[in-house]
This record gives sequence, structure tokens and C-alpha cells, in this order.
Amino acid sequence: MTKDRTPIDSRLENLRRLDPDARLEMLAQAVGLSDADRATLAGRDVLPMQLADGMIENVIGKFELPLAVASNFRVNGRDYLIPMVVEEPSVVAAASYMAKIARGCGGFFTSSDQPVMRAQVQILGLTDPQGARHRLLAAQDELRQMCNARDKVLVGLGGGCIGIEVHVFETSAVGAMAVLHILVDVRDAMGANTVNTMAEAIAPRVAEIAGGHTRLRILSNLADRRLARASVTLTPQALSTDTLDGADLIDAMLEAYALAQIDPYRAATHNKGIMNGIDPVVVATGNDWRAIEAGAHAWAARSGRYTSLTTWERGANGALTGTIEMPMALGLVGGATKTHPAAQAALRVLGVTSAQELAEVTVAVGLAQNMAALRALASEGIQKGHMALHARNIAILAGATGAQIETVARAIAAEGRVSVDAAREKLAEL
Ligand SMILES: CC(C)(COP(=O)([O-])OP(=O)([O-])OC[C@H]1O[C@@H](n2cnc3c(N)ncnc32)[C@H](O)[C@@H]1OP(=O)([O-])[O-])[C@@H](O)C(=O)NCCC(=O)NCCSC(=O)C[C@@](C)(O)CC(=O)[O-]
Ligand SMILES: NC(=O)C1=CN([C@@H]2O[C@H](COP(=O)(O)OP(=O)(O)OC[C@H]3O[C@@H](n4cnc5c(N)ncnc54)[C@H](OP(=O)(O)O)[C@@H]3O)[C@@H](O)[C@H]2O)C=CC1
Repeated sequence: MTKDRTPIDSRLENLRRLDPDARLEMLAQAVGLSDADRATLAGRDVLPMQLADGMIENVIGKFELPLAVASNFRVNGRDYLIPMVVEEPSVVAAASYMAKIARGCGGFFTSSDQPVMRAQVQILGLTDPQGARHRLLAAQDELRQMCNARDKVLVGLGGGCIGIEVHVFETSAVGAMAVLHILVDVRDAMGANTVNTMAEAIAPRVAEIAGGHTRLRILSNLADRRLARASVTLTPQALSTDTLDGADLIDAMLEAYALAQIDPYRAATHNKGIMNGIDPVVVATGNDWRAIEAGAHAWAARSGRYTSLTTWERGANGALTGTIEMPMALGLVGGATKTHPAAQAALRVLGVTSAQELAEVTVAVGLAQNMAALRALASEGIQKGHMALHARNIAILAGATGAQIETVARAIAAEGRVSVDAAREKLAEL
């Protein structure tokens, strides 16, 4: 799902060792950023108050979060630098680390469905719900045309309503109910406003055809017609380190994964780890992370039992193959993607040219993040890497500034005492 653009090298060796200004310089060189985008990403006058005030209600200020870039990603043979907005330490490091291992094995491979969203029109007061279903299905062409008349721009771009479904329910509270779904190809939009407008437009005619009255007219966040997929295959050699045997690590990762498959208590945490990778990209690109979260967890529970969003299996020659498949309703236009200047700059850093490409890269980051957590959990445990990076937060909380932050963080991480008390002691010693 990629159009031609100048290839970049996402390796950016030593990026981690630079200060933020020098990192931005390196990124700018790598992706050819404009001066305006550089200023935006550096956080200078990113979101003018007038713009912020126009985005939501009762605005009183702006809330800043760190913006980082994950390096090393190769997806379908193309390198990407991944903008991530997140408050949690070790997430960006972990994604970059796994992408580094993966690129040695060819990187991630992805695919996705056409960007089709659903909206639901709820119909009540029906005497013959099955009859209503048949009448609505017979009127499919008329309803589709009514939808498409509401968005000529979308139709002009090759999108629009592609069909309908009708689901019938018997309820104890309000009797029989039919729910008409419109399926809309929303092209490069997330599509919520687009499909909601269509659903509201056709509701009176739907009520007439069905012989009842309509109530809800709203999109479904279970975007199961808009799935994105990624896979990665890692050889035991690629996973080996000085202290870890790759084949043993694969065994351990498969054991760890097995629990996420069968146990919702573990699956919730496993999937949180996946969203650690996905949400920061969603936020950085100005997309609706609540919609992505809702879709992800509804999809994970689709069988009736909440389970893992990824699969991990042993393939040929003992290699480990990971896959992810999940709804990914992301846009390049609409919502805040166009209004927030940093979101626009982030999309240019990514260099994606379609919503499908963005969705595919985003799920690849989710898969990388899951791989990082599984690798750490199956070997040294999560605290070693995570707490070592969290130690910088703790040092700041204890009052460290400037070069003290790194010194205190290193000292408390080395002692395995990542607490504010320990950091205060080290600070006093300094
Ligand atoms: C944290 C690491 C990567 C350290 O791992 P390490 O072995 O100390 O890393 P390293 O120093 O050998 O570096 C290896 C590569 O990692 C990256 N890297 C390493 N450090 C940095 C850094 N400071 N800044 C930027 N990049 C960094 C970087 O790409 C580097 O390569 P290089 O560029 O040097 O050639 C590893 O321990 C790890 O992946 N841990 C897992 C961390 C994780 O999953 N964090 C998520 C938060 S925990 C959570 O919320 C979810 C969870 C875990 O509960 C989910 C679940 O249960 O499934
Ligand atoms: N449950 C949920 O998740 C809900 C989410 N939302 C919010 O809805 C917003 C997203 O809605 P969305 O419909 O994407 O936003 P918009 O309505 O802002 O943008 C979509 C519109 O952009 C125009 N457009 C221009 N270029 C393209 C293109 N290449 N591809 C597709 N459309 C294009 C189209 O027509 P035209 O020019 O005619 O507008 C299209 O209808 C988000 O802010 C989200 O938070 C809202 C309600 C519920």
C-alpha cells in the first residue's frame, strides 16, 4: 500500500546518545524535513491558542507530552521512522530495539482491508422484523445512493457506501429490533463523521421501509471490515545475545504467549503492551485513540472470550513468527489530523501516503512492542530495562537537574533501587 517516495534509512545509529536538538537534526536530514516542520516538532509554537480553542470546548491551555521517534523500522522492504507521543519510559526504546532485530530478518510485512467503516441505524417498533430485514435488503441500491448523495467528495475519491447488512435481535426490554449497517469506504478519513452523516440522512427512509421507528444512528467502533495485519519472522540467531540462547528464548516466549491466549487476566496486559506501541503513533498523527482502543478490545473479545491480539508460533528452522490482525481506523484527513500542525509534521516524518499505509505501519509497531515485552518477560523480566529508563523520571522527582539526572538514574538503576528515596540519597552524595 505504498506509493513511490524517496527511500530513507531508518537505522539512525547513535540517535539515542544525542540531545533532543541533535536528534531532530539527524531526523531532519534523514527524512528531508522543512524548516517549518522542524520548528513544529521542536515544540516551538506548535499549537497556537486560537487553534487549540477551536478544537475542543472550554479550552484553558495546552498540555504537552514528549514526542520521540522510533528508529530501525522496515516494513514491506521500506524504512520508516515512527513518531510516537507517549508518557511511559522504555516504550520507544523497546520498539526501536525490536525493529533493529527484525530488520536483520527482513523486517515486518503487512497488508490491510479497504478502509470500510460501519454505521448502525437501530429500528424499533417492528411487527415483522424478518420481513423488515428483507424489505431493507431489497432497497439496498436506493439506500446506498441516498448515502452517497451526502458525500460527493468521498465518492469522487473512489469511496462511498458499498453495501448494507441487516441484523435482527429479539430483546426482553424493547421487543424486536432490526439494525441496519451501512458499509462505507471512507478512503483516507477515519470516517466517523462521514458515516454518521450518512446514517442520519437515511434514517427516515429506513424507518419507512422497515415499518418502525429509528433510534440510534451512529458508527460502530468495531471496525471489523477495516483490519490491518503485520507479521515478522525472527531466527534464533537474531534473538541470541551474549547471555541468551535464541532457541531457548523462543521456547520461553512461546510459553509466555500461551497464557495470553487462554487467560483474559494475562491477555489484558499483553494487549496493553501492544497498545503501548499503537497509541503513541495514533496520538502523534492526531488520530482518535479512544476509537482505536475500543476497536482493539472489542475485536480481542469477538469470540466471546477476551484473548490476545497477536499470535506467536514456531515456524521453519525453529524461527519465531509473530502476527497481528486488528481493526485500525486511522485517517490522514479529518478530525485533528489536519488541524494539529504537529500531527501533519508527524505524518510527513512517517511519509505515508494513504490511511491504509498508516494503519499497516501502526500495527507493525504494535507487533514490535508485543515482541519486546514478551522477550523481556520471558528472559530477564520487565523491570531491568523498564526501570532503568524509568529511573530518569525518578531522579527528576527527587530533584535532580541537568547532568545529575543521568548520574542519579544510572546509580539507582545499577543498585536495583529505583525509588525516590534512593535517588535523594544519591543526590545528597553528589
Ligand atoms: C528497554 C530495553 C530496550 C533495553 O534493552 P537493552 O538490552 O538494555 O538495550 P541495548 O542498550 O542493548 O540497546 C539495544 C537497542 O535498543 C534500543 N534502545 C535501548 N535503549 C535505548 C534508549 N535509551 N533510547 C533509545 N533506544 C534505545 C536501541 O535501538 C538499541 O540499539 P542501538 O541503537 O544502541 O544500536 C529492553 O529492556 C526492552 O525492550 N524491554 C521491554 C520494555 C517494554 O516492553 N516496555 C513497555 C513498558 S512495560 C508495559 O507497560 C507493558 C507490559 C510489559 O506489561 C506488557 C506485557 O506484559 O506484555
Ligand atoms: N465513535 C467515534 O469514534 C466517533 C468519532 N468521531 C470523530 O470523528 C472524527 C473523524 O471523522 P471523519 O469522518 O474522518 O472526519 P471529517 O468529517 O473531518 O473528514 C472526512 C471528510 O473529509 C473529506 N475528504 C477529503 N479528502 C479525503 C480523502 N482523501 N479521503 C476521505 N475523505 C476525504 C470527505 O468529504 P467532505 O470534504 O465532503 O467533508 C470526508 O467526508 C474524529 O475527530 C473522531 O474523533 C465523531 C463521532 C463518533
